[in-house]
Amino acid sequence: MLSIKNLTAGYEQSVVLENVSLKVLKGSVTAVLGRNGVGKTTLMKNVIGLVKPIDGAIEWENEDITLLSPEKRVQKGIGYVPQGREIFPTMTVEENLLLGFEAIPRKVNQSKILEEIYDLFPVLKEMLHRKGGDLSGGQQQQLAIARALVGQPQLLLLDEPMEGIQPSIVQLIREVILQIAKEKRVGVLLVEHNLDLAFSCADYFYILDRGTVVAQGDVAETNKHEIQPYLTV
Ligand SMILES: Nc1ncnc2c1ncn2[C@@H]1O[C@H](COP(=O)(O)OP(=O)(O)OP(=O)(O)O)[C@@H](O)[C@H]1O
Repeated sequence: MLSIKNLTAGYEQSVVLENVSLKVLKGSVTAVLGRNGVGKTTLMKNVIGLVKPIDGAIEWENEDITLLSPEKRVQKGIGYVPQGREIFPTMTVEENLLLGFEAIPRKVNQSKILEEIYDLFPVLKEMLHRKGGDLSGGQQQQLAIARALVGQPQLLLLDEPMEGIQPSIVQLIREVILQIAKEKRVGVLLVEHNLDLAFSCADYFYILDRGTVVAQGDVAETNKHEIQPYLTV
């Protein structure tokens, strides 16, 4: 389980998150919602270690990881897909995927893992030798998620993975998220500003506003209309 405890975080002089507490259970999808600029990406960067907290703690599997480097966190089973699909554009699809294995300190059956990835994202198998930068936006997003999955994460951080993508690929990514959570028992922390999309795959949600958690609950027990005002600009 991921447990964020009373996290206060930000940049230089600006505090973006204040006293945020949040949990992500294995086998479930937890969505973080909020208007533009409320600090969703900052939260993700704190979990993966790209930004260090001002106060509070981040625990993963009962271990305090607050001060660990991003590399160490990845080795401990945390995968991160940043906003904007940061794949390597001049490397091929295959080379991008193989980089994902560097996250795993132990020896693994690479071809078995890759076959599983191709089952999830068949288009990547067809495009193995194409340069990442020559893929469409939706294909690049699939590659970014696939590369994180190659590292066999137990916790997957997805920052707006469905942003600016055509509906059929959105549907595919949604199904992959559900599959890895429900079948592989991975914990998924999903940043998503679209309430309908978030609720179509999440079990639990948190809404951030002005740096704090203003609402949270079980998706199955929540009326979307009641929380929409927190998200309307
Ligand atoms: N590297 C940085 N240095 C200084 N301020 C930053 C930095 N990155 C983000 N911020 C500021 O922190 C605040 C929160 O940004 P963040 O990207 O976490 O929000 P967000 O909720 O993910 O937004 P969006 O929905 O638009 O992606 C914003 O005011 C932003 O300008």
